[in-house]
Amino acid sequence: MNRPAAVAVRVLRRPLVLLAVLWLLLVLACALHPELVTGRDPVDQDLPAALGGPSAAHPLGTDRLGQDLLSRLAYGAAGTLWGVLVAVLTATVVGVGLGLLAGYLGGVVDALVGRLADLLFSLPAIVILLVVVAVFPGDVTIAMLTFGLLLSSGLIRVVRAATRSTREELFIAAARLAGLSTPQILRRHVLPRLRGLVIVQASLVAAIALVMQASLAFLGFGPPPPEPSWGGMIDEARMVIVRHPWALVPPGLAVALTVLSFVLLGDAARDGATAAWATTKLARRRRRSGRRRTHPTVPAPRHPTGSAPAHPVEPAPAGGPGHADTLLSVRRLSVQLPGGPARGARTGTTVVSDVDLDVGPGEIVGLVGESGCGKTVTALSILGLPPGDGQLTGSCHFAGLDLVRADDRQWRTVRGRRIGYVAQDPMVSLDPTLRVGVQLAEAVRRHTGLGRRPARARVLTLLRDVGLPEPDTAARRYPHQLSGGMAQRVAIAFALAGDPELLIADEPTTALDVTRQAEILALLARTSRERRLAVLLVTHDLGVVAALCDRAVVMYAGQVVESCPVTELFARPRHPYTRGLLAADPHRASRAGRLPTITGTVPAPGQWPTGCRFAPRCPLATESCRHAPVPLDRLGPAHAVRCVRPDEDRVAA
Ligand SMILES: Nc1ncnc2c1ncn2[C@@H]1O[C@H](COP(=O)(O)OP(=O)(O)OP(=O)(O)O)[C@@H](O)[C@H]1O
Repeated sequence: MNRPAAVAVRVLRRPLVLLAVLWLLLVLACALHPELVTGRDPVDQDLPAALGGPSAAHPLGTDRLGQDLLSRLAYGAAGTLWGVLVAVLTATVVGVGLGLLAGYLGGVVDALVGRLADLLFSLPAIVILLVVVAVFPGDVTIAMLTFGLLLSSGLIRVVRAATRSTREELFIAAARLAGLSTPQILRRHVLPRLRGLVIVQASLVAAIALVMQASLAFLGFGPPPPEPSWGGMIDEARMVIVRHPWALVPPGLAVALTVLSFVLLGDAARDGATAAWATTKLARRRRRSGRRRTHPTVPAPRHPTGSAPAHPVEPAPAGGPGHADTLLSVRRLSVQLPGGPARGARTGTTVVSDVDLDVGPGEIVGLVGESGCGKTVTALSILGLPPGDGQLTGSCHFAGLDLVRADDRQWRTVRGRRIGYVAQDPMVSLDPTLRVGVQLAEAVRRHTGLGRRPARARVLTLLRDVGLPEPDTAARRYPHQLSGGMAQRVAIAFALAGDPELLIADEPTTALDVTRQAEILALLARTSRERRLAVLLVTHDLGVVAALCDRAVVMYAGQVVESCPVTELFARPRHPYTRGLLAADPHRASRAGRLPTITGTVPAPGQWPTGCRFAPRCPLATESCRHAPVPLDRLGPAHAVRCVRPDEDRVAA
């Protein structure tokens, strides 16, 4: 059985939902073919039988004109359902459309849509509707269109809020990084996430619209008699409520059961829609255990003494600040995020300042530092997507194009196509609602222009290339059905879909267990070697740097403090912070004794000292270090350090 069918069967196993579905099917059958339910004409009058109870001739009794209540109910269903459909469609199209745009685009669009929603919400619906039915008497379509519009304000708000939070999800960032346009992201990635929410809201709109429609008919604004309508029947029953209370039961029950069925079905459909991709308990457990940070057991450092090359491939290019053979050249890159360190402050906060770094073709460069030093912000800023709509200054030349000044059209040719991105947690960077193969094929087709069939073949090749032995099976899975290691391989395949020249990988092994870490690192090294792929690898792990990288760029408090070939980093680190990091590296520590640590913590952005930012934690700091900012000085063609005393060898312990 295929997945939607299996979900439908599971949902229909609930007795109440099954009853609701049967009832709604009956109402629908009445609306489409009332003659199948009753042989009587709804306007035929049988005066001798007026105000009669249920009988063989009239199973649900008659009204004061002797009209058969069953046939009036059956023939009234069409108008009732039509009104509900108009209201639901109007509210859903307007609510979802505007809510999506406001939530995704933000800014002026959000403000305008927000005001419109407030306006619609503040209008007294019943008064507006009475005016509309007075101007267009008996026109259910216009009345329900108006009502749907008024009800859309609620949908606008919930869809906007859900879109805003979905927009912050990493898989949306990944989709933008992969070069998808806004309509594609909304259609493929955001809308499916809102399915459950929209279904529930639409079912509520249906229930409210039905009640409102009946109320209008009850007030005499429904279809003119003798045309049958459920609300009109309730009005008729009201007139004879004392003499013949039974007349109220059939239409009242029909309205109540239909409202209840809409709500029950809405809930069930929501569960069904989300069940297709919702995280299973197993996947949740896997993810939780995967997130637990493990100590690195990456291949042991290849050259802690500086004797062997770091990258197990061809020799690295000359490397170093400003070398000619660069693919990516970042100069004085600063990132300012909106808001200040103090709550409500109007000024921005600089979280990364004056970063210089280079990556050559085929080179693997490690961006290292403690948590909060600015590694991720730097990586995302290179991709033009700093967190929180940050502002960039400086330059970032990639194969001749300054990415800081690139426009949307230029970004579409770069993101995903020439620069791939692998996020920290692959589970959250893959869209949970789509099968892996579908997501990959979409990326392949977009970047390469291949047709459906060749794109599918390429997907299987990519999955095989990243070490998945059964690519067919992997392609059919949803992200939550993958193990952590498989998901990271898929994420790497995703990043390679456009055959990029540069891969930016942000702690790609953090969420994995130790065995998988080593496998993924080996995969990155092999991929870089085979494709001559440049890699900027964000990591806090010097073991990974030693095993994989050609050069290292050490960051501290938003700045680069040292940049050099990995051999030099391990043989003769020049910045006290680098020395502190190396001394605190568990791979290099001797078994006996305590592991040295760097005392203190990284200062938060906005609290950086005026002079050397590391001075408060540095054992070598003197008064002169604290007076003025320290520049990044060249010590050699490939070595730069931000320290006034680079030749002293004590560690920051
Ligand atoms: N969206 C944001 N809004 C405000 N501040 C942010 C935001 N994202 C990052 N920062 C701040 O920017 C600084 C650098 O963060 P970043 O994530 O780049 O550090 P990191 O070195 O990558 O650390 P980690 O290894 O923990 O990811 C931190 O002080 C962080 O609090």
